[in-house]
Amino acid sequence: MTNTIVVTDGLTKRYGERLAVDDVTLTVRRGEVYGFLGPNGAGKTTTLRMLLGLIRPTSGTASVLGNAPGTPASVARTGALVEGPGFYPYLSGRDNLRVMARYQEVPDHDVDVALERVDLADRGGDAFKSYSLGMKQRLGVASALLGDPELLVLDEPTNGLDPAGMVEMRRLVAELAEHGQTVMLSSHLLAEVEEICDRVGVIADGRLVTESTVTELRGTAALFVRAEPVDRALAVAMQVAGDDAVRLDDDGIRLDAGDESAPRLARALVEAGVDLYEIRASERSLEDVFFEMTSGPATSEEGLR
Ligand SMILES: Nc1ncnc2c1ncn2[C@@H]1O[C@H](COP(=O)(O)OP(=O)(O)OP(=O)(O)O)[C@@H](O)[C@H]1O
Repeated sequence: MTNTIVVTDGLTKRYGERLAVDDVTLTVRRGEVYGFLGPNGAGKTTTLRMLLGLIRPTSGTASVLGNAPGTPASVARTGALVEGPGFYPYLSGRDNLRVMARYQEVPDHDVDVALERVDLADRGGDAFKSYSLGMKQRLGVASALLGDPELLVLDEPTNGLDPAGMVEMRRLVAELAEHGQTVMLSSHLLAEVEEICDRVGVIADGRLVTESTVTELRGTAALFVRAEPVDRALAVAMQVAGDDAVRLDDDGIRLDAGDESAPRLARALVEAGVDLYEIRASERSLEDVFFEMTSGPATSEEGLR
């Protein structure tokens, strides 16, 4: 059994002049929750649609569960929530799923299992139009679960949800992974990806900027210094760590340097007549990392734009 569920090689999609996806090579491994992270318009949905066989790449290749996207062998083992499935508003959640189950030649029993898994068993008899956005989104995941696929592809599953709906969806994704399903989800929310994903592919302007674990993404440790006068402290820090490794933050100075540099830096600051109030190891925030990588503003609350 292969451990690689999705592999792309130089996947590219061009719409006229616009390169929506540019030479993306990524790997999703069995059993992981893979976060496909990037600002709006970065090319996430286009990539996912190519993986599902909904659109053809301009060039490059993709393999999903060992098969070409869109072939019966890959479609039957993949569940997807991309651009919200069309549900009938006056049918119940359960009946909507039954319609889909028949179309997919999946037994009705799977409908109840899927409703149970997304915690909608109690409300399965209610009309779809009476559902909250969170419930609608969970029904979408239930529809993706029909046939118990090995891979779930979820495009921005928490988009538009209120905080409680987001929490439920994140919990659901974690449960899917515990159940053994591989999940590939897209998101523009740093905090979300950090919380639920094992590995992350970061995409900006159609290009995969990096692919790694969240921990690796954070990269090397940093030092935080609070000292006065700050301009003299900054100059000393640059002498110790190099100009490019030092940044002035709102509340102090940040250096890309491990804590082994702390004693040397402290000595240099004191010898330069600087008053040192604080020196400590500080993790680089994901926001910093993404800012550097995508050169766009990012916050964990509002996500990348
Ligand atoms: N059918 C299309 N025709 C022309 N351009 C398109 C088409 N689909 C997407 N694009 C363009 O390709 C780029 C990538 O879009 P895509 O939807 O993949 O981004 P995304 O990362 O999913 O962003 P969002 O979260 O906003 O959907 C955008 O510039 C978009 O305008």
